[in-house]
Amino acid sequence: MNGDELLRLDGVSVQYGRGETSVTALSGVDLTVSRGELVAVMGASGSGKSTLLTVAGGLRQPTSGEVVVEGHWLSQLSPRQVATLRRRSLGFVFQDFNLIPSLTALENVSLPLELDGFPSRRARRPALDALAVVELQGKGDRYPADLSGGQQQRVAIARAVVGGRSLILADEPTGALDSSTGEIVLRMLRGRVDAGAGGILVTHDARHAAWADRIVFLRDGRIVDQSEPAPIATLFEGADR
Ligand SMILES: Nc1ncnc2c1ncn2[C@@H]1O[C@H](COP(=O)(O)OP(=O)(O)OP(=O)(O)O)[C@@H](O)[C@H]1O
Repeated sequence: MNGDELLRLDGVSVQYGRGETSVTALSGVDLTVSRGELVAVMGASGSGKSTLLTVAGGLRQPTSGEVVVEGHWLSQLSPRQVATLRRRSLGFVFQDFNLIPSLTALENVSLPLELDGFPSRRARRPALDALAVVELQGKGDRYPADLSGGQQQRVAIARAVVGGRSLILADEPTGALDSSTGEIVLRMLRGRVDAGAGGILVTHDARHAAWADRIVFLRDGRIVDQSEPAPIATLFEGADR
């Protein structure tokens, strides 16, 4: 493993169910994500994108193959150790933000640290720092309902990276946002990756994938192509025609 590698999938296959009704959602997927790298995953509905994220995040064990997160082989850890690694190393960002409505923005961002045993007064400083990074300083006492969709997603990004967690797994993070708000959220995600995190960005939108260093295309659970994105300017020129 190289020292900058955050995630490696080696020959990962996932099958749902057994027998005649079983579905092969992923088949022999190899993928690495290093520090400073954002990898976009594209593919038609049902091609296995969400399954790839759940396996990468240790939420589901592959049927075969290995998942290695920051040098830890998940197959060799107990469920409890996987849960600890997930809390300390991984952050998830979902299409529908998944913030807890009864907690303020600051409390939402603090939560992963508190779940990891930090007393709330010690979680406060890193949570404030994480909110500042997504340019939401001063909004920590707002509840999700008092924030715009884009602001809520920025809170979710702060929650994903709070306390130095380094691998961001984002499933259609711009799916519920208008395009200019979506671009702001992606700029923030890109900024976190440039600051030393790594990330997977599942998206249907080629313009959003252009924020990534690499685009991986899934079809029927297999990686069928990898490319570098076209420069963002080219995509916008195309859209104007
Ligand atoms: N819990 C499950 N049980 C059975 N089959 C499943 C389950 N989850 C997903 N699948 C199947 O696995 C395949 C891959 O699904 P997955 O949700 O990973 O694709 P996706 O590319 O994320 O799709 P979408 O873009 O619609 O979210 C599909 O055929 C889907 O029907």
